[in-house]
Amino acid sequence: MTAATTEPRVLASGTLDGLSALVTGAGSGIGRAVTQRLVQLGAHVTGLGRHEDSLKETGDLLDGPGGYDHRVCDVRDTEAAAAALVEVGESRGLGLLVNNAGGQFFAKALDISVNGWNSVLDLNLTSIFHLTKAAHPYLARTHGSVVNLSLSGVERGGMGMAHSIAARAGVLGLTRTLALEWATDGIRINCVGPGTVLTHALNDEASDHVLGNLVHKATPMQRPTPTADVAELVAFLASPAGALMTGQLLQIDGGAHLGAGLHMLPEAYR
Ligand SMILES: CCCCCCCCC/C=C/C(=O)SCCNC(=O)CCNC(=O)[C@H](O)C(C)(C)COP(=O)(O)OP(=O)(O)OC[C@H]1O[C@@H](n2cnc3c(N)ncnc32)[C@H](O)[C@@H]1OP(=O)(O)O
Ligand SMILES: NC(=O)C1=CN([C@@H]2O[C@H](COP(=O)(O)OP(=O)(O)OC[C@H]3O[C@@H](n4cnc5c(N)ncnc54)[C@H](OP(=O)(O)O)[C@@H]3O)[C@@H](O)[C@H]2O)C=CC1
Repeated sequence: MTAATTEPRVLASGTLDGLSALVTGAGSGIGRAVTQRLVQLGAHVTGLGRHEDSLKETGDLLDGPGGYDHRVCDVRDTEAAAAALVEVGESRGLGLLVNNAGGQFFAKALDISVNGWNSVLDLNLTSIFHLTKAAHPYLARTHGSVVNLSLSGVERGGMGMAHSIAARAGVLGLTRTLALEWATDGIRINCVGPGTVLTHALNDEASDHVLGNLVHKATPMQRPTPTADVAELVAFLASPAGALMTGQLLQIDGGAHLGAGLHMLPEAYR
């Protein structure tokens, strides 16, 4: 078996025993894979999302010693999301918040309306600020951590994603600032930036042509990022091995952040 196909599971079973985690967007894609891995490693995960059926399906697919429950909630409703988090924090404590819910539509900047801009900023930046702030007292008690799902190339820019890149750059600034402000509270906060992850959501948003070019031309290693690789990295950051990791952006992208990026696909984004 080559390194390219080896299962990325390197953390020992029991690594996250007793950890209470909240994962937003746990009903599909990366959020589901993160939930599965955390539960395998012994954590209890509360999954948040807007659709009960997909959150339930995540629960049905779990296989591990940890536990799982879910709350239906739109993270853009910042009061409802904070209330769900407080409920978790009060009932079982909180050692990990994974801000994974996110996304955007692909459009050139000139075609993004005020409403379109606001909807993407609300989802990918504002909701994260409020939920993370609500988590502070619980994370301070457990010396816990936050992982924010970001994007490969967030420090560079990306065609067709002005709103999303701006929001994620904001999250990176927030991450680095909270890493400083909360360090003495024992709370760590990091960003994980995947490259192209072939989830259903991305397949729906991008054409086959764009997807093929993202993987084969914009990614030096010419491989998509498996959800399991992202999940292992999130689990590592939550584990004792990540105890001194804070304020980081870890791009797990086959080198995509070093490459030419989306501007090589003008036919798709202009
Ligand atoms: C280098 C390689 C490294 C690799 C780099 C990595 C490459 C892949 C990067 C990322 C991959 C992923 O994120 S994959 C995950 C993808 N999943 C998604 O993106 C799905 C999530 N998307 C959404 O949920 C929605 O699109 C979301 C953004 C939140 C908006 O939801 P809302 O319910 O608020 O949306 P609506 O009410 O329908 O619309 C709000 C406004 O947005 C406008 N709007 C909606 N779609 C629009 C469109 N296509 N073009 C213009 N405008 C649009 C509408 O017209 C409205 O504006 P008005 O008309 O003015 O009212
Ligand atoms: N796929 C990719 O190539 C990449 C993805 N990313 C980022 O990783 C994260 C996960 O992506 P991916 O798994 O592909 O996407 P998915 O669309 O599969 O997952 C997003 C999840 O978030 C939930 N969600 C969306 N909006 C809201 C909301 N307003 N409130 C609560 N939950 C919400 C969705 O569930 P529901 O609809 O039920 O609410 C869904 O389960 C996103 O932030 C994405 O932008 C980053 C780099 C690359």
